[in-house]
Amino acid sequence: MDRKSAELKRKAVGIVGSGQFATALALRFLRAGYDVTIGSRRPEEAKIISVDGGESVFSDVRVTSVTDCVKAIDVVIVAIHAEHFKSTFPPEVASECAGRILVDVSNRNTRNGTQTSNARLLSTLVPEATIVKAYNTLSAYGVENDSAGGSRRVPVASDDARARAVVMEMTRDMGFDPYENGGLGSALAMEESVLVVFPEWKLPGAMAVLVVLFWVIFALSRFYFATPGIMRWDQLPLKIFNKVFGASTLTLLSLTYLPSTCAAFLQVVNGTKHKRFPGWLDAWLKARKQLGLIAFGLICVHACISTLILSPTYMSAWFEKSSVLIIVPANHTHDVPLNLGGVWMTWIGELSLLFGILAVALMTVLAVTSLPSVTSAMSWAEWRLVHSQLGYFMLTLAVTHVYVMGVPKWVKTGFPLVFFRVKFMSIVFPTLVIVLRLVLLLPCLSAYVDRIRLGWERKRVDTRMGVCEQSV
Ligand SMILES: NC(=O)C1=CN([C@@H]2O[C@H](COP(=O)(O)OP(=O)(O)OC[C@H]3O[C@@H](n4cnc5c(N)ncnc54)[C@H](OP(=O)(O)O)[C@@H]3O)[C@@H](O)[C@H]2O)C=CC1
Ligand SMILES: [Cu+2]
Repeated sequence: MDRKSAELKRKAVGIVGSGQFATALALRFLRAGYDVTIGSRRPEEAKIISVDGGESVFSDVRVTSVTDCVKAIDVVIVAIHAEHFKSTFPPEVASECAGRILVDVSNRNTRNGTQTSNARLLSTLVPEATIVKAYNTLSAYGVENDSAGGSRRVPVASDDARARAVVMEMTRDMGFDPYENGGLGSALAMEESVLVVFPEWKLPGAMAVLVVLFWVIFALSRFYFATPGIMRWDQLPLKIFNKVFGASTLTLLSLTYLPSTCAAFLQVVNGTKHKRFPGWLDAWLKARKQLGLIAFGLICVHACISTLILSPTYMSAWFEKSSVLIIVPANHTHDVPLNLGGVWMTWIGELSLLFGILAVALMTVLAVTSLPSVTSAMSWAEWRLVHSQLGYFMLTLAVTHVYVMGVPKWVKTGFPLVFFRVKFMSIVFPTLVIVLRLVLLLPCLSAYVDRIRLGWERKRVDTRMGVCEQSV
């Protein structure tokens, strides 16, 4: 076979099934210049598509029986549900698949706890074919429309490296971004990956809900039980909940920065970085980005509400007291014009606001730099500088914002009543986190941590479980 005809053969693809996904893939391959052959149970009935995507006849696609399709084409995409594998590939059809590459695109409806992937099931039914798992992470809509949502990255798994390479090239031809995803053993994880949504948000989401719930309960009990009578229920939606948003932000920010400090202390205690962190710390470290982003969302709400209610009525402590003495002459019957003028903010209000605004500005920088496109444009040193040093600086600014407005009141309130104040309680945990970080910065300790991070070990660890690569 000369090179030209080999090339032409390579540009052919078969698709078993004529359903939604098969049609989308056929259209995409047609646009990429492939000869497409569809293998259907009832070729005469199959709805046909043309390369311009119109509702026209099957002019550009050849439709045959499944057997003819696998006989004629080297690479065949199996676009049917796994439940129909058995009826579609009986032994007489399976034997025709010898030496062919079959691409399994199927997904499952539920996580039924099975240990066998659809791809493995197909390989047992068609043992003489090479099975590749791919495209199951795409959607028919996304394949047809470039503007549709969803990642364009496509994992490709197979025990045969050559088959993997062939399918990766076809994927690139379609305009997607394929990547090697190992052997067919990865198929199970690929099938499960589409059944769970936002798995990395589960833990941080649960932590955020608990934190907000805690502050709601604390704020309500403080106003309802500890100092009954001072709260007006009318002010619940903005004034009281704004305290909840502020306090929750501080707690979540502390939870974002604490695990790296914990990890550093653990490395000091262990005297090595070559020991795996316990599972809970590992999960917590991985949740930092999401925790930080949730905190960013809450601080935006807090900033909006604060701007709206910024007035002497709501924030009396932030504004100068103004009093006007009105002397009304006896028998005075007409209106007395009063020019009360504006009320100036006190230095406490101005300074506290300044720290708050600076903290929000820095948090915005941190949130933007956590976007994958921005992160990939940064060096490791730059990322570390922003998310560690700048992050702690931002936490300090946020805490100072509360200290400045709170200290005068706390001094007046005194112990133990100050423990019932939302603002006071909201800075206890963040202050502790900052202090712990400062302890790590002590010259003796930071030099010790640096040595450990360079690979030094207090005593050699014999039973290495593996190296912890987490950035701390
Ligand atoms: N739709 C999507 O967005 C995505 C789908 N997938 C996977 O692609 C595969 C196909 O999905 P989809 O196209 O949506 O499904 P459809 O139901 O639209 O199409 C399935 C096709 O399977 C064929 N088939 C073979 N045997 C049977 C049978 N016994 N009963 C019914 N149909 C049969 C039919 O084609 P014919 O009549 O020509 O034989 C039918 O058109 C599935 O495994 C799915 O998990 C993966 C990613 C995304
Ligand atoms: Cu605030």
